[in-house]
Order: sequence, then C-alpha cells, then structure tokens
Amino acid sequence: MKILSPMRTRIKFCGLTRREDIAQAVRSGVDALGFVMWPKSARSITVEQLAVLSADVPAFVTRVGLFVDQPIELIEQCLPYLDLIQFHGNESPEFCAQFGRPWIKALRMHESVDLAKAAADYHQAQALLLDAYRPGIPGGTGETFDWARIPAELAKPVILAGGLTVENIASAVQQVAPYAVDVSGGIELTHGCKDVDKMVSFVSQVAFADAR
Ligand SMILES: O=C(O)c1ccccc1N[C@@H]1O[C@H](COP(=O)(O)O)[C@@H](O)[C@H]1O
Repeated sequence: MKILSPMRTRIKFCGLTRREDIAQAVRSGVDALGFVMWPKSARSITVEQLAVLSADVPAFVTRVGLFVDQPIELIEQCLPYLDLIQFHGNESPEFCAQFGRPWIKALRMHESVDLAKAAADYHQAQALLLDAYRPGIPGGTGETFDWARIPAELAKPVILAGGLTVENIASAVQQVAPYAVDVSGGIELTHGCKDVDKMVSFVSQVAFADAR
C-alpha cells in the first residue's frame, strides 16, 4: 500500500540584499529567494549585485527576480542569474510569456479582482501570487488582506503573500492551505536586512501548520 504524505507548503523569502542573509535563509530551509529589481523599492538591488548574490544560492533553491512593469532589456539582462520571474505590476500575459523562463504573476487583491478570470488569462504562469492592495504601492506593504476571499479551488497554484509574519503564518497556512507563502517585511530587522530568528521561526511555523 502506498502512503502519500500531505504536501508541504513551499516558502519564498523576498527582498534579499545581503550575502549573510542568503546563507541564513538557505540554512533555514527556504525553497526560493526573491531579488527585488524594481528601483523604487527600499529592498532593490542592481544587476551587478544580483550577479554576486545569485552566485551564493545553491542548487534546488529557486532564484526569483521581482519586476514591476519594467523594460524588456532590463529583464533580459537579469535572466542569467534567475530561475523564475515574478511579475508584480500590470504586465499582460503576453509580456510575461516572452522570456522563455518560468514565471509567476502577482495580483493585488483589489475588491474588483476576478481570480477565476485571472487564472484563465495567466494560464501559462506557474502560480498566482496574491498580495494586499494599497493604492499607489505595487507590493511589499506589510499589509494583509481578507484570506476568506481566496476560493478553495482555483485553476492555478496560489502563493499567499502580504503582511505575513511569524505570528500569523500558521493561521494563514491552516486557513488558506496555499501551495506556497511569500514573505518580505515579516522577517526583517529593517528594509532589506533580514532577521535570523524571524527567518528560522517563520519556517518552523509553516512546518508546524503543515503537521496539524
Ligand atoms: O518587497 C518589495 O519592496 C516589493 C516592491 C514592489 C513589489 C513587490 C514587493 N514585494 C513583494 O510584496 C509581497 C508582500 O510583501 P510583504 O511580506 O508584505 O512585505 C511579497 O510578494 C514580496 O515579494
């Protein structure tokens, strides 16, 4: 008889800017690391920094580049250092699909968002990342949204984001049962600098929720 264990919730830490944080994040058991290439973010890095930081990421940890409505040329420059692209702006499905690289699409949970339609429109995405909506700010707000708005069935895997912390992540995983979770501000000391204890506790809380 085959016994299948329940699926583990994948974890992405976003907004890495320091080599020591990458080393600690990998040690904590994270699945993916995000690099913010949007220059208006307090966590943004240059292509040169991306080249250095991505070289520290070992095999089987996914290197994710985060872009917000940015030029094709910049994204192409970053491709050698990335495994996956996170589009966090108003990019069309055609725009996202042109790079020949796996990608995910972030959706900000404005009250008008139609998730079933978005899943159909962005059917080539590997997953949909759901983030809080705040006018004028594309993401990384540290704010949550009403998780009850996420349907139990969606045609694409869900990555839950927005205001996740060591304190709320276990409830989030239990309530939403997402494919993955993504956190930036909730594991930081200050913008761009991660906190070792928070990284370790965040991963433990996800494992705790998965085991229940
Ligand atoms: O982190 C940023 O600075 C950022 C900037 C622009 C778009 C997205 C950004 N981060 C992403 O936002 C969500 C939620 O972040 P937080 O945990 O609430 O701080 C997450 O997907 C980050 O990848």
